[in-house]
Amino acid sequence: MADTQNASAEALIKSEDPKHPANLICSLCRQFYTFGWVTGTGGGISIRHEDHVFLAPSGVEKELMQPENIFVMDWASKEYIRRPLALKPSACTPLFLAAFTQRDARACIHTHSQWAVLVTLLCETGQQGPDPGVFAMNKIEQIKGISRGGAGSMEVAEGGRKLGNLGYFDTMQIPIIENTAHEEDLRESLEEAIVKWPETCAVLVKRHGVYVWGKNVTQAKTQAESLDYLFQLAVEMHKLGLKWVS
Ligand SMILES: CSCCC(=O)C(=O)COP(=O)(O)O
Ligand SMILES: [Zn+2]
Repeated sequence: MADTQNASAEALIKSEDPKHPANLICSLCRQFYTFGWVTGTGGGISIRHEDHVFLAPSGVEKELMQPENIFVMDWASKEYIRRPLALKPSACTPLFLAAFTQRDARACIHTHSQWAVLVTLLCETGQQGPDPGVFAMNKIEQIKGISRGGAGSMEVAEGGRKLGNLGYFDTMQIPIIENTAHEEDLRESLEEAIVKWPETCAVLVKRHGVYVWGKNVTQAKTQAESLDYLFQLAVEMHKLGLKWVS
């Protein structure tokens, strides 16, 4: 579809329901802006709902978006069925699709939070652990806000692996991938990280930010909030000479 003149395409983003994905993407981005997550057009959120994927445009002030600006993709064919004129879909689209496809996630948030960026820089120094490719933390209550297995809702996965949320004495491990010149070029390494770290619900991108997903919008949002809290705490602990993992 070349434009948005089609009435059925328009109906996909018109709703009085504040929980409709087109409305929710706009209201959440306004909230994320106040957290410093989508500053200067960076970051965003995508929602997979029924047969559709709802996506923001690229390079726009995410806190000012309106439902009319939202792209809608057909999940089965991956073709756009609503394309706002003169806009391009978010460059994060291949990354959001990776979380939807590989983890059956229904929402994926990308933040440019400074806490996420700082954690990747601190991991790079090797002072908190031997592996600069992972952010690890334990014995902090907020870790319980993070699920095992990303979007999975079952308590036990195939092979007997435990799911549900992490416990206080579990060690949370979030993989870190290298940044690339263009957002869409992160896709391959993000997909590899998702395979290599079956328990993760997030991937940090060095000197860039973080991708966090969930089985629904609420889980993606609360996990992104818990992680941002833990990233900030980690930075403050590091300043005090404290270790993240004991
Ligand atoms: C200053 S933002 C640089 C691009 C980026 O990292 C990002 O997350 C935004 O991508 P979008 O295409 O959604 O604007
Ligand atoms: Zn980004």
